[in-house]
Amino acid sequence: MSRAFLVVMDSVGIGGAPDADRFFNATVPDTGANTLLHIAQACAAGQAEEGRSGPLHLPTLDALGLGRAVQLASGKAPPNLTATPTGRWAAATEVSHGKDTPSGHWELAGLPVPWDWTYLPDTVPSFPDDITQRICELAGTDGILGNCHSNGVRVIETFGAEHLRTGQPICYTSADSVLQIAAHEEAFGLERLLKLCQDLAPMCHERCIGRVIARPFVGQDGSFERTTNRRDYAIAPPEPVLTNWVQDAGQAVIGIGKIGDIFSIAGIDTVHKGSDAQLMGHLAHQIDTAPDGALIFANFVEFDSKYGHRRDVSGYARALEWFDAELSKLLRRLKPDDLLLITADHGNDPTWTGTDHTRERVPVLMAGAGTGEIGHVGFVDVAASVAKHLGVAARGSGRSFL
Ligand SMILES: O=P(O)(O)O[C@H]1O[C@H](CO)[C@@H](O)[C@H]1O
Ligand SMILES: [Mn+2]
Ligand SMILES: [Mn+2]
Repeated sequence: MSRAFLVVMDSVGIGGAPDADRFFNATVPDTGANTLLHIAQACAAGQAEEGRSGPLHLPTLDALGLGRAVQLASGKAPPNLTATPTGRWAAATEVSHGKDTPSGHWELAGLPVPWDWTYLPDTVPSFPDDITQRICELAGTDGILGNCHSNGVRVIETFGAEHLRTGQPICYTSADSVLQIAAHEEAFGLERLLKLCQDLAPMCHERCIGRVIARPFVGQDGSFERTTNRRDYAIAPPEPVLTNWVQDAGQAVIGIGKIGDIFSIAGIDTVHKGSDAQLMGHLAHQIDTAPDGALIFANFVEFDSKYGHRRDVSGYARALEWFDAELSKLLRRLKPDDLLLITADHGNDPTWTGTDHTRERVPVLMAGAGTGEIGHVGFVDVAASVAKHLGVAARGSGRSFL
């Protein structure tokens, strides 16, 4: 028996999606978006110098095949990622009609999303009246603030003071199929915000709005800050996925980060949460202690939430370099039969226009699976491969590349 560590670097895309022209940031198509390539190019050009400097330094990921995966996905060579890999790598293409986190994760777990998500219009108000009324009922307020498309930092800067004055929750959406509610952890109350989002979720899910997301924040006007107590209330996958396959076989399934939320806890025994730095500690602990046959499924969200959406190239490069250094320590702790598979769920090119995700292929980088290029695969093939490694029967259309 052996263990599988499936690690999603949220939004670390590698370009080349064949359907990128059908996805947009505002009115600009995602054609040519390439998160990793463009960060590497900005670093090489000396344009990503805040808190770091010089060419992008990712020796561990590159040794697993990252530079080659970018070339395979997009036909472009990323500067300074030129290693001859000792790991095994592929480039994965998504088919679901969404470039969001649940679509990417469900498909990686073997289930392409079988419906079209509902997106809320970029108008003010953005929400249908009955949803707004339901939020008011649940929150016990006369109204809501926002009711628009926004990014989450701007929305609390704009409405935070009014929120403190009126007690009304700040409600907003984005190009994703989400309804997000921001509220002050102390003034409004964290538990109250979580309950509001949880109780609102069924109404949204019925309409194929994928997630209601609680976005708690703290601080004063001018210095509001979001906390790590974010919670996503997502539609449950409509069919069993990798986590269920493994759990049904009697093997342990451990989630790290927002994996529990993304799968609405389906097939997951326990979840460990926190900042990405804390998640790295949880992952290291699982490498040391997880039982034979376990699936450890981790999501590192800060590439996306802190840097991709904020179009912060230096910050994204710093996060990648931090992750790479930590990864080198993890690799030394793996046991001989372990599989570590690193991938991503979509792109979020910080050099691109807008503030939304970008449609891209993603890397598949493996330690414990030999050496060499696999070629192009589908997201669903990741689930089939992890299942095969764990000796569990895969369902659905994926084919193992191991
Ligand atoms: O701008 P913030 O609040 O970070 O929102 C981002 O996070 C949401 C969920 O991942 C996305 O839909 C995007 O809008
Ligand atoms: Mn994501
Ligand atoms: Mn995101």
